[in-house]
Amino acid sequence: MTRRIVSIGECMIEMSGGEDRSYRLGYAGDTLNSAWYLRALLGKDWSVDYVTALGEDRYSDDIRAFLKDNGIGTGHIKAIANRRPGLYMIHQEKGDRHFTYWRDTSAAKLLADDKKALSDAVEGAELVYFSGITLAILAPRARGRLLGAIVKARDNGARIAFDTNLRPALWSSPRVMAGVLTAAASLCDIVLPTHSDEAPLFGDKTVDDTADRYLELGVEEVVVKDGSNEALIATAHERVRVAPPPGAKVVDATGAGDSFNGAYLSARLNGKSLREAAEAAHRTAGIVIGHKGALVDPKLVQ
Ligand SMILES: O=C(O)C(=O)C[C@H](O)[C@H](O)COP(=O)(O)O
Repeated sequence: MTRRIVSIGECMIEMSGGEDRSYRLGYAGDTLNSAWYLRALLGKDWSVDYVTALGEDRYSDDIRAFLKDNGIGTGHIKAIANRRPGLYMIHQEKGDRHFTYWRDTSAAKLLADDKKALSDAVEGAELVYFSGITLAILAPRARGRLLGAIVKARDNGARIAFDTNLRPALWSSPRVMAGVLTAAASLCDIVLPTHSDEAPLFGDKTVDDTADRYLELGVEEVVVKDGSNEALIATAHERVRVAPPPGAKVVDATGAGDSFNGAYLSARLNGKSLREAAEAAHRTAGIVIGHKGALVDPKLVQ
């Protein structure tokens, strides 16, 4: 029987490159990026579905075709007339990637407007994945509907994985961001935060502080990413620290965290240990940052 993963969020048009003002068009978004690497790394006994909302324009059609061509399920993607996908541009500065967004009126903001459609979308999933960006783009009532569907999926046996993925620009205030993300994390089994993003908001001094904050909420497995430093994987019984392999060449760090998550979760679903999963995750992220844009050819990471 096919085992099912559902990832929920926003896929945007991505413009990467930008040298000489020429750009490469791609499609990406944190939850799609993780779904992409889950799809690349898991066998055919798994189905990976992406849940979002798109428009009826040529780029929305192309995104659907792109996902289908790459084995990602599109059956639960809502089509919304008169809305289009959001867009973001990547630029490099001080060794890191920065994003500029045009997404205020994107179709994906309406992805949680239909309660029944949401609960149908997550039905039978073994793993449901979403992020702080998924929550950030939704209106407060839609956020409530999404979290309601997540709780129901969990009650029905799904494991829930969540990357807090802080994007202050998408939230009305740091206080709201901190409150919503903490509440959402408390509903999850696996939380995958990034220490350097969390530290200024929550006052974490170390990766252990970040892990402890989520463990205290009742999260079973906390995967703290820390850029080129060791990642910390923490449970109530175990703490594992795993450094990335040396010598990675950074062309564009976009998608490092998302690909880490996808590879980590696929390894865990395949029964690997915390350490093995983190090693696989670093390996995948190390390949992704050697390329422009968030998504690399699946063959490169297999
Ligand atoms: O910012 C957003 O809303 C996006 O979804 C755009 C990007 O594709 C991911 O954010 C990349 O994520 P990193 O793995 O943190 O580099």
